Amino acid sequence: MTSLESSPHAVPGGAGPAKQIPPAAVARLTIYLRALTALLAEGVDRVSSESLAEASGVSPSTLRKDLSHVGSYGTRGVGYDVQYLNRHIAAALGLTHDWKVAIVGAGNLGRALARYGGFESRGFEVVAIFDADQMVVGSEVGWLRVSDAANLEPVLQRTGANMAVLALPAAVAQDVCDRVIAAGVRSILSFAPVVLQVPPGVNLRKVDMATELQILAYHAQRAQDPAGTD
Ligand SMILES: NC(=O)c1ccc[n+]([C@@H]2O[C@H](COP(=O)([O-])OP(=O)(O)OC[C@H]3O[C@@H](n4cnc5c(N)ncnc54)[C@H](O)[C@@H]3O)[C@@H](O)[C@H]2O)c1
Repeated sequence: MTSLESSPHAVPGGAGPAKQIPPAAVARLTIYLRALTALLAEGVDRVSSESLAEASGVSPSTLRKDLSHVGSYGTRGVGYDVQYLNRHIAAALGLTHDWKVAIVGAGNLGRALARYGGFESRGFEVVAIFDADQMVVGSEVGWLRVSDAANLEPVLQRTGANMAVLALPAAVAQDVCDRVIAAGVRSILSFAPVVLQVPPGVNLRKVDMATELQILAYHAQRAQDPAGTD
């Protein structure tokens, strides 16, 4: 099984084997990208490592170390060229590709994700949404119409989807995951509360808000009772 959690990110391009970026740095690079995109929108041309680090909630030394993975160094006293760095990080993260996202499961979560307008501006186009419930198939979600999950394979191929989001009940997630992979999709984000198996060459990421809340609860409890006297 492979996943982005366990395998470092490969920087595309260049001669020889792709350079690997540690997973934690990949996660922070997406944060720098968001900060740089905001600066671009404000018309800012240059940014110091201190300002970019502050806007991203990291220390300047972490920022400089992370940026060294994408081979990009600022000029002392001049800072970083915002547009250049934005493009450079996007390329290293593979975000200059055309990512076409299919959402499987048009329930509460799938519909909310399909309606969210923020993906497009970050390079992700939602091209299809599926459901197995015939009461839901054919209904409108934003500008999309819900496709029948029975037609998963042909619709994935027709729309050119190369990423899938699973917003399904746990019981059906593995079966749908296998079908999505058999249809040629290699990048999967799952919200289903179940461990999924994928073959080598497929990147799987899992979002688990309940786990994140439990971690937050643990830290909140520690902050209230640092000595652990409960
Ligand atoms: N990870 C998280 O943070 C998080 C947060 C919320 C929900 N979830 C999980 O996400 C999933 C979706 O949540 P929800 O609230 O949208 O549930 P929901 O019941 O509203 O929607 C699930 C949808 O999947 C459809 N479905 C069932 N089998 C299918 C199949 N084989 N093919 C296609 N569609 C199928 C159902 O008809 C339904 O419309 C659940 O597993 C839930 O536990 C995860």
